[in-house]
Amino acid sequence: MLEDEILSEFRASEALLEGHFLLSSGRHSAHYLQCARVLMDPMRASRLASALAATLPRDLRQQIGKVISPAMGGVIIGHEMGRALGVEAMFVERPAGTFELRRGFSLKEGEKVLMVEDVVTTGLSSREAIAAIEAAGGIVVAAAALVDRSAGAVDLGVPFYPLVSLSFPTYAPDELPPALAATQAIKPGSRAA
Ligand SMILES: O=P(O)(O)OC[C@H]1O[C@H](OP(=O)(O)OP(=O)(O)O)[C@H](O)[C@@H]1O
Ligand SMILES: O=C(O)c1cc(=O)[nH]c(=O)[nH]1
Ligand SMILES: [Mg+2]
Repeated sequence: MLEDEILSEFRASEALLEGHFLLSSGRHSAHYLQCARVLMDPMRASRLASALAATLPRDLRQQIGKVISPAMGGVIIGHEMGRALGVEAMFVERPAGTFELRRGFSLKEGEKVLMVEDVVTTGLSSREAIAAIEAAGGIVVAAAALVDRSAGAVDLGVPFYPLVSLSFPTYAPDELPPALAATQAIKPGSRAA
């Protein structure tokens, strides 16, 4: 799938929002990609997952035993990636603040895992999810995401395959540009403040 085709899928789902957003990392942005809107059409979700799976090198695809994604945002794209790769998909969640496998999900010691996110901004959630998977006995062989908002700047400690890379500026709370400082931020994600 070409980058233009991918971006038109995002535009068609009205997922590119402008305003003042408080991101999961605590940083602020005038842009937000609402991946839940992109993924609300099951056929679109399936098309994008197939395109993302196709970006992985063949020898990597063959190693992957499980897909694991961080809830909430990663759940739908993780499930679709499981379908595209022909493996089971599970998720980690953070009811007590730290990601963990629950719901009867488990890994065999040394099982090879692809960690799948919807969007990566600072990489904090991805690194936390990778740590939880490793604590459960898995080996994270690579990470994949629909969108890398860092435009290639982020280091997840494993090879990272985003479907699309975008550069949307983010700001620390004490360095907001005047247009953002004048408005109240909304916090769309589910990480506790
Ligand atoms: O790379 P980062 O700086 O960590 O930001 C990206 C993360 O933020 C969002 O999740 P969020 O914590 O908002 O919760 P959600 O998945 O429940 O929406 C998104 O789904 C990623 O997990
Ligand atoms: O960094 C985030 O929290 C974030 C950014 C974004 O564009 N979309 C999203 O779902 N989360
Ligand atoms: Mg998330």
